[in-house]
Amino acid sequence: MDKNNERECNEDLIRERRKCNFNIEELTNIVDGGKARTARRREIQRLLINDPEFLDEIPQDYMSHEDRYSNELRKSAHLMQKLADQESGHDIHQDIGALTGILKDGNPLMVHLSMFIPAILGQANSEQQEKWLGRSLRNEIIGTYAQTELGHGTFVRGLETRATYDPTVEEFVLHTPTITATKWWPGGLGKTCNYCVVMAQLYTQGRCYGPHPFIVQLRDEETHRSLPGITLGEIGPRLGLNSNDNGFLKFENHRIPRTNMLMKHSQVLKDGTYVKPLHNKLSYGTMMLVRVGIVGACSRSLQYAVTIATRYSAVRHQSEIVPGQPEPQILDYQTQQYKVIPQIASVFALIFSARSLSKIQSSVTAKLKDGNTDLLPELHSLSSGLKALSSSDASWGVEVCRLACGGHGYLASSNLPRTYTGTTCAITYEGENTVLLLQVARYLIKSYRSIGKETGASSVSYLADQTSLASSSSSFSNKALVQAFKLSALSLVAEAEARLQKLCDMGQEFYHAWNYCSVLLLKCAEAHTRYYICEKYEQTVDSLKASEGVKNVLQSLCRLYLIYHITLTHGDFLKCGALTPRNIAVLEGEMCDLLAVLRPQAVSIVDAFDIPDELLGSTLGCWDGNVYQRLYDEALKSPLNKTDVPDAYYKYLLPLMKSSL
Ligand SMILES: CCCCC/C=C\C/C=C\C/C=C\C/C=C\C/C=C\CCCCC(=O)SCCNC(=O)CCNC(=O)[C@H](O)C(C)(C)COP(=O)(O)OP(=O)(O)OC[C@H]1O[C@@H](n2cnc3c(N)ncnc32)[C@H](O)[C@@H]1OP(=O)(O)O
Ligand SMILES: Cc1cc2nc3c(=O)[nH]c(=O)nc-3n(C[C@H](O)[C@H](O)[C@H](O)COP(=O)(O)OP(=O)(O)OC[C@H]3O[C@@H](n4cnc5c(N)ncnc54)[C@H](O)[C@@H]3O)c2cc1C
Repeated sequence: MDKNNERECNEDLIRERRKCNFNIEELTNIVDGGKARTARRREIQRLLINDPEFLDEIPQDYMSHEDRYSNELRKSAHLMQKLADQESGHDIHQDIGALTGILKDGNPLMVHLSMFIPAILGQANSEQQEKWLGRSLRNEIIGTYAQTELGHGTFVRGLETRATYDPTVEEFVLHTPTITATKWWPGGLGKTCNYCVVMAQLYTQGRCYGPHPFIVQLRDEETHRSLPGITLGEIGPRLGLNSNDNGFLKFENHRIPRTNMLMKHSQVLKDGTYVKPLHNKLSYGTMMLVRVGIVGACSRSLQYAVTIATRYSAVRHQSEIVPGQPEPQILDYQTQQYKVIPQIASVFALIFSARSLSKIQSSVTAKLKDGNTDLLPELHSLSSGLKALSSSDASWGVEVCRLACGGHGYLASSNLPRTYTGTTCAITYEGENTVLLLQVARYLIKSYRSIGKETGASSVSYLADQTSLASSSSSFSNKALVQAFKLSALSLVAEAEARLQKLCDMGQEFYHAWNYCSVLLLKCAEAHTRYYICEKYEQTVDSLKASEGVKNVLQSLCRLYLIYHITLTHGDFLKCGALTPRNIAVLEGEMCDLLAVLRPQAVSIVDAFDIPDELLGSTLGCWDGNVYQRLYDEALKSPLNKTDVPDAYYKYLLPLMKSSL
């Protein structure tokens, strides 16, 4: 599609684009993280879009379960080959966003890339990396990350799979003692992978040392048949991601060499002596890494959904605002703006906090190399909180975008249902959100109780700022609003701590008191993480060196985000005195003004996300706004439309209709 050729474009969209008052390319660079990144993303996307191998012969929704898997595996393999062939080399971690949309419904190699390789990088010592890293990067072996079991996903310490060391032959014996110990869920495990990283309880010298990672060959490298002592299969259809082969795995006293335990952090020596790690949660490192990645992935899902919903809202006309006048664009309804525009604001919130989290992760990783684990708990808390809020915000945002598109949003061809199922899974995987938020709460209560002790953790230093509890502000700058978020979080933490203490003083054990307060604790974790996101948003926009137009748009979006979230949880702001009822009423009014200010820029802002039609894959969100023709053309692809009268009519309907004659 030639974006300069207005003649092919829907007239509403032409008019919308003419209202643009900022430099779209500049905003695109901010979204990508710099001009070079934009160029790199476009180069990769061009490479993919122009390749006919990525086309589906028929829409995936009409394929059988086997064909969906096979078709996606074909494209995934081609993608890996293509990226590996590039002369300039590649860094999938940096480029992973460019691939969004090319593989449509969960691909069988995703966990190989996003967890198996990172597990080798983060958990294997240098000799082990030498043995397995190159082979996995060259796709000579394909792996997954097998942790979750039928009986335990959340509670990693409760895993049942055993790895028992036998010093006589220097081997571990992997065993699945019960049905509930069956590994269940790992992506690509069913049919694709021939290796995997297994998390199993380590037993040596008669003691259990908890869950540790082991690399295990599952299938013969020549025949791809599963090895003796190993039972493998696929777990069946899911809400979404059905082109992946999420699998199950059982071990029957399967032996692996001692050196297959990933030994970067802890070791089992030849005689069975256990050498403990610097920090006993380092074996959870792969999960933490992926949680950081998920924040960025969620921002991309939301970019897709909001691009579709905004363009469609500009093209779609319905009902009337002024009686008797032509039907307006649905984007002119304030309620529609309230659905769509806060989601645009949310995209930037997620982008900026993902970047900030990535920086913290890099510095913690660098410190870890020097043996310093001091900031690991803070990274665990931040990555848990941001993974939880980004996945729940994005899932809700995508669903709101679907609702904003009315009936057509329910069609598969809008690409909103698949975007939703591909986002909501992130609420559950890589640590179920409630559970992760309770980890954040645990860290908050602990930090609150150790006020005065220097920990170096900056994200919770505000908990020591007791004076702010009394200082409600009368100013309404963005900074002042961020202060209100801080006050709300601080006051919730103080309330939860006091409630916990009171229950303990009344004789309850701490863990019972914890469970009894856990709804409030969840609120603390959400408020703390929201404060973090708001603070990063405000700081990033404030310090941005950008043209006036771009800066204005981002300032308005940031302000909208702050006010939107205040209004959603206004009770907490009132309760702690950070804001008064009058303040809230004023802010609610301002939110409507902001919607009106941003309304004319909405299409141009989503244009700045720069998602090619081929990747957006949506009849409703296409660049040219030719929505109705596309909907019609897609409907014609239904196999039911191959014949006027389907066979099922003769088999079932005709006998029914004639039965009473
Ligand atoms: C070519 C190169 C390729 C490179 C590619 C590179 C990178 C890719 C990167 C990203 C990919 C990008 C995007 C990804 C997008 C999509 C992802 C695709 C696929 C994902 C598929 C999903 C896979 C999975 O789901 S795997 C299974 C995940 N499972 C879980 O997450 C389980 C959740 N449970 C837990 O984590 C734990 O059980 C727990 C809830 C944390 C509790 O643990 P427990 O041991 O019981 O601890 P306890 O509560 O008692 O606390 C004790 C103490 O420990 C602290 N703690 C806990 N965890 C950590 C940690 N990780 N680090 C530090 N500290 C930790 C805790 O706070 C307590 O501290 P204290 O006592 O209070 O002081
Ligand atoms: C699409 C998808 C892909 C996946 N891919 C992989 C993979 O590649 N590898 C892998 O190993 N796993 C994978 N998983 C598994 C995933 O990591 C787990 O499903 C997830 O960690 C949640 O664990 P669970 O299913 O045991 O849920 P449960 O823990 O049983 O959760 C059920 C409910 O119990 C609540 N609950 C549990 N514990 C607590 C608590 N302590 N306090 C309060 N409430 C609690 C939860 O909040 C939730 O409401 C995948 C899952 C999905 C859906």
